[in-house]
Amino acid sequence: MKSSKDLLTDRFGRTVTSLRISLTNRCNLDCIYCHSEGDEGTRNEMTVEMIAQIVDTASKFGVNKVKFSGGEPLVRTDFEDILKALPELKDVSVTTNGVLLKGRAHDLKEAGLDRVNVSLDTLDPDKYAYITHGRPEDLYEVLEGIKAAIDAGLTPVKINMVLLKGINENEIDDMLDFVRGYSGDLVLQIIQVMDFRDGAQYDLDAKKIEEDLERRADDIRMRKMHHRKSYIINGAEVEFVRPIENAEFCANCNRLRITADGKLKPCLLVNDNLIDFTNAKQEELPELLRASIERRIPFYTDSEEKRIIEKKTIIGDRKDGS
Ligand SMILES: Nc1nc2c(ncn2[C@@H]2O[C@H](COP(=O)(O)OP(=O)(O)OP(=O)(O)O)[C@@H](O)[C@H]2O)c(=O)[nH]1
Ligand code: SF4
Ligand code: SF4
Repeated sequence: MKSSKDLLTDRFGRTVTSLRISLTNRCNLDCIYCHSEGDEGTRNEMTVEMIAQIVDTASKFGVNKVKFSGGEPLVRTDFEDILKALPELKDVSVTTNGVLLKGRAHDLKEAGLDRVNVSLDTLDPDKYAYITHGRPEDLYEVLEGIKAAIDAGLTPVKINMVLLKGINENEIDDMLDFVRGYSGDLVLQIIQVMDFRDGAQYDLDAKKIEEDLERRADDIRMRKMHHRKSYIINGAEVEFVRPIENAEFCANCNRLRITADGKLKPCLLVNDNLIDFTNAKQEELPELLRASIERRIPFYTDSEEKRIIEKKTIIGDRKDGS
């Protein structure tokens, strides 16, 4: 058990146990709601060594989970090398659009990946093309990718469905059926759309939709991270990610972000408090991690007046990101 001085705890009592690492801002799709992990879209990308060093350092302070994201992380052909360079961790996962997953799933598992989240907002090829600006046929690649991930043991595979008014809000039951069809290997994750790119115009009453699911649930679980709830509905599991104006979500935020070009980023929605570690020596990394933890502030708090950071700091209207 680590003592408190060996943990990355911020002044709001939130201990960081997870790193969310963007590997690239490049992407092979162009989704209407892409939030680019709130990053400014540089083309610079960390090397395998830089990623391994920062994870290694963080792991000595109790970080035991890493989530890789993008852009689209699988456009990096050295992703397997990155995985192989990591220290021992409890959970290593990736969030991908799934288009390139089929041919990589087994190698990724062998390189040390534990599980995968795949973006899939709809089962309708034309709607898929509308949302992603990809080809309708890309949907079939994603479905094949999901099967390959299950086959490789990258389970549970989470299916990320961003709820979009007028597009897929009536598809929740179809998605639940889809998940049920893979008896326990899939979890549906419903995500409230955020105010990035065209996101605002597809916003809907996510709270009400979550309450409907709650009413239908046979069982309800709550995760430590963000206090997210998941609902078991007739054998299918559905987790709900509702970050907007949700103080409880931020009060239980235990992840630190790292941008593709090597900056520590305390919050998805804030961009003026980043710390660049690209030129740091390994022995300087603990201090930089601590400095970044000092800058962590819950974005949403209990009352509107108490909100510490104004919404105008949200970076919007950009492409590339997961
Ligand atoms: N505001 C905010 N949104 C988040 C945060 N973490 C995840 N999200 C949202 O949830 C979406 C899905 O997250 P994923 O990348 O699949 O990962 P996850 O579900 O958070 O992580 P696991 O459950 O561990 O797989 C993201 O694209 C964001 O929109 C967070 O810390 N803050
Ligand atoms: S918006 Fe809240 S939950 Fe998301 S990263 Fe910022 S503090 Fe964490
Ligand atoms: S990174 Fe952005 S454009 Fe690419 S798949 Fe994810 S949401 Fe879509």
